[in-house]
Amino acid sequence: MKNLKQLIKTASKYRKKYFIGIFFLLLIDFIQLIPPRLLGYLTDSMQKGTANRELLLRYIIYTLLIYLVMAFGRYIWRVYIFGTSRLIEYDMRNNLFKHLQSLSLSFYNSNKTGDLMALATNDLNAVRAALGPGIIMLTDSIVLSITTLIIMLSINVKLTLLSLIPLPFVALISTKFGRMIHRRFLKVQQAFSKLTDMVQENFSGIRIIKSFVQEAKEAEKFTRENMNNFNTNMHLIRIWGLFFPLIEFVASLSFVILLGVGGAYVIYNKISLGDFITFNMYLGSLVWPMMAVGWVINMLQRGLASFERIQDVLNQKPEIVDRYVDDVKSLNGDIHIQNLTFTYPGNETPSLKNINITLKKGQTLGIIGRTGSGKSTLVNLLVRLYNVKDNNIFINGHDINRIPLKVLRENIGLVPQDAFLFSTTIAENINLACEDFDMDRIIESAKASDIYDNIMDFSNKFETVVGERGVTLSGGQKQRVSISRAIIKNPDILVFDDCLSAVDAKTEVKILDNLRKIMRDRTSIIISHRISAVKDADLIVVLENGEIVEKGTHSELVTSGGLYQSIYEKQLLEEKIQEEV
Ligand SMILES: Nc1ncnc2c1ncn2[C@@H]1O[C@H](COP(=O)(O)OP(=O)(O)OP(=O)(O)O)[C@@H](O)[C@H]1O
Repeated sequence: MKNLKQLIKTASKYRKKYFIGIFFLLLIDFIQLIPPRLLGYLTDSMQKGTANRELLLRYIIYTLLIYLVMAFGRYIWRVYIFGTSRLIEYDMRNNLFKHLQSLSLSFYNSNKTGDLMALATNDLNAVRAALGPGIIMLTDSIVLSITTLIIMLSINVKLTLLSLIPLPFVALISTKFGRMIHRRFLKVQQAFSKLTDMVQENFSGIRIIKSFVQEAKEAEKFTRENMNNFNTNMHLIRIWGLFFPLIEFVASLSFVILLGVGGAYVIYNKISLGDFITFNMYLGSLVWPMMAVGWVINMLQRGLASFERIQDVLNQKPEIVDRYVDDVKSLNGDIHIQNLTFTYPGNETPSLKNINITLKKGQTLGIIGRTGSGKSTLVNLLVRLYNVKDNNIFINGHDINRIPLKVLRENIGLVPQDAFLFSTTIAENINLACEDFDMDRIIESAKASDIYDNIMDFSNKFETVVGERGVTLSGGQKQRVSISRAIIKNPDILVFDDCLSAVDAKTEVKILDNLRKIMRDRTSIIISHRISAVKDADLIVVLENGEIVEKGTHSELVTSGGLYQSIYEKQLLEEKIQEEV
């Protein structure tokens, strides 16, 4: 009920447009009652012998004019009602997208992308159908059936009641079949989306498929899914195929009754021939509203259910918001983490335990640790991708929960582990977070992250489009573009989350050396699996199972006999072996 009210509220924003549309719809409904009456009168005049050429011509002109007005009116209500439902769909889609953008990462972790896409496609379509064709059918079937019935009753009550006997069955069949058709239609949609998902995954994983010689197996899997798609379509076609002939048959029983009873009435002069013809035409126009009853009920139910699903998402509050903020404009760069323990929402064991780190502005922190030890988690918390408790992380003396989210994220340049590039030009990818487009700055940051020469080798240079329709960048190139994107923002704090894993150790060190000029006045955090990347840091922490197990400088840790030393010795050995090879 609450959702129905909300749906009406959403639609009422455009009530003027709806009003115009429904006004014309009603007007046409009334006007379309005239031609059968005219034909009846004409038939009677012909039978009585009072019809002449002028009368015929007058009736032809009237009929023509009526159909012309009807065509115009139908155009108007189509534009206004269908157009308004599209406008509401447009508004809702914008709101939904904006809202989804505001929701936190944990929401995306617990909702599948496919489900969210379905909200923006299938569910929104169902709401639009309810607010467009649904409203039309509802108005049409109520008004048309009442007015037609009144006129038919005014001609002959008994004939009306007798010939209407089969029509409730039309409404019943259309309601029952409507539900069945909808269920089968959903299955068709599911089968088709399974098929497209499979093709999409297959295309993006084509390298794996080829290298593991899986083409034949994939084709076989595809044939199975394709067959499933065909079968579900056939299932639907069969019921569709049955639906219309059945409705037509049941509706035709009304005409049979009319033919028998009405025909007899004409023979015994209870009604005129003209009335008989008029009656016939009205009966024809009653079949459609009866059929529409079932559809309309289904359409409105579906629309409301979809609207509820959309509202559920719209009612979700972003978890990470500015609750109480200090007046902070920039971050300067001191970082103090104290007694930080963090558990991901839904997890039982903490991913970080009792972390304590202090960094002064301009210092560099190196974080080393095995996979899954909590390195990314730590830096993700610095930009509040997840909520941390108060008094755990301070930047510049402010609890990060008191720093405006925008200031926090704008002033920390985080280069994530997976370098994601958008399907646009390299320049726009680098410039992502900047308001204006300054080519000199883009070039400067590309040079600093050692990607400039690679970009100049592409024929379109910085205008090269990356992604599906453009050039495929290597893993290492993508990572360096991603670094450029972070440093162009001139952030107070730079965080490199194992973002050079795709280049070899030497190149990683070379790129980090290049970046040192930029890092000089900034606080930096470097996460890496390689000791060579962090050895010059002012402070190195070693994480193991979410805990800091060692802390110090390279020279202190390398002789401490702990995990750091063993990783260092292993990597030294690997380097030696590589050099000898
Ligand atoms: N979004 C998440 N939801 C729940 N648990 C998570 C999430 N992300 C990471 N974890 C868990 O937290 C722990 C630490 O993961 P994290 O990604 O921080 O490790 P890492 O040291 O960065 O690993 P790697 O070197 O492989 O990137 C792991 O046990 C992981 O399964």
